[in-house]
Amino acid sequence: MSITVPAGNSAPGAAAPIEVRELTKVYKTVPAVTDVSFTVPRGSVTGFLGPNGSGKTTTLRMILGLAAPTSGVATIEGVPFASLPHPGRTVGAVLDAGTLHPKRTAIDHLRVYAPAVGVPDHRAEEVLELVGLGAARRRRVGEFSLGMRQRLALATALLGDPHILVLDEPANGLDPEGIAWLRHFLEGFAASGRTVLVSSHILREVEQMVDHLLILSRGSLVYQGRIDDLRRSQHSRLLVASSSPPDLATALAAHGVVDSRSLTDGRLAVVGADATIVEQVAAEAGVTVFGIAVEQIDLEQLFLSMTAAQYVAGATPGAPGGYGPPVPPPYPPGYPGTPGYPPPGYPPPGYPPQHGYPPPGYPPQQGYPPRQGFPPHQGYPPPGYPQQPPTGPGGPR
Ligand SMILES: Nc1ncnc2c1ncn2[C@@H]1O[C@H](COP(=O)(O)OP(=O)(O)OP(=O)(O)O)[C@@H](O)[C@H]1O
Repeated sequence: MSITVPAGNSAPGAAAPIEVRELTKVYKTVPAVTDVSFTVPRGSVTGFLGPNGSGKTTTLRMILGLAAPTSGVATIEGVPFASLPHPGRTVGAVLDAGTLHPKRTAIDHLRVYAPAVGVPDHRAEEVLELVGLGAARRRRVGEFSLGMRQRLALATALLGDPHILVLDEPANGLDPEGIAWLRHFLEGFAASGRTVLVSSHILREVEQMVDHLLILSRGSLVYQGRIDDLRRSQHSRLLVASSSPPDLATALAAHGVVDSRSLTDGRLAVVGADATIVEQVAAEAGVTVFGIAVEQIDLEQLFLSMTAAQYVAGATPGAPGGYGPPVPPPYPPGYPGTPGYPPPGYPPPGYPPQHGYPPPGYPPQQGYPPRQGFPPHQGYPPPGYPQQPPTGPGGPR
């Protein structure tokens, strides 16, 4: 089902609705957006995805002429926002639904904006109906739920009957019914040949409403394309129980299968090889395979994997083992000096060498664990540490 949105201003020319070329924004020393280029296809609902702080809002602000790029260019219909002859009739934007005046009624709010956009007062009534707020037209905005505020902000963006909508986190705080309503609305909007760019930090929130995706991680674009193509690229991974996950990982790497790492349950997660290859490589390496399970990953996992670099040293909350940068495991209980340490599969292959782990000479214990570079959030130091004796030069004192 889609909501019928009256056809608005017709889109001119062949220029892309939104185009961004080598866009970079640095706030003093903070790089917010780095060399980002993309095109939003006409008639699409394009999702602009990325974790908090990945640079979505900064990019949208540059597109809308609210922030100056450090370098690069953003255009709407082929020209920078500031050069649009009728900006309000070309692009409607919602950047922050929280800035509505609480004492104003919904209709008054829209009537304040109507002259600025250059539309008559009765347009305010029309857009309220369009977003399903007709019955609440005389209510004060301060009494509105978050969902109602989001709708009113959308109504404001629609005043000029634009053919491009730019929405920053419009699904934020919406209940499932509100999200479904927004999806139907945007489907109807795009079905009339118009274009939507909608940001979110939660893929599931917008997965059903977008046909194209732009994915940002740490200010850089990591995916641009159709969501269907991303779905098709989904692959499975193998969870391999074996007598020696590290040896198997090393042997697999020697065969070009580089994406493998140990899970906390001792199994090795392998991407990019089928079970026959794994068994063959294991046999050649003298590793006994106890069992192989196939695990399908979904779009959400893929998204987490692509954006894992957003988080420090790959410590991605909720990211599945085997995808994205290796997630450092906590130190094993009882370390150091525990018989049988390190346990099988520890440390995992690919454990970030940038942390200085394992240190030169490991094993044995000389110089291990390193004195610095192990943030406490990785479960280090373990309980009772550092009351234990030093472990050697470079170890904790
Ligand atoms: N005005 C500013 N001054 C300094 N740094 C800023 C400013 N605006 C954003 N940043 C920084 O730029 C980076 C990107 O922020 P931005 O708000 O664009 O990300 P986002 O993906 O929209 O995140 P969120 O979903 O949390 O809004 C962050 O590190 C942020 O702290």
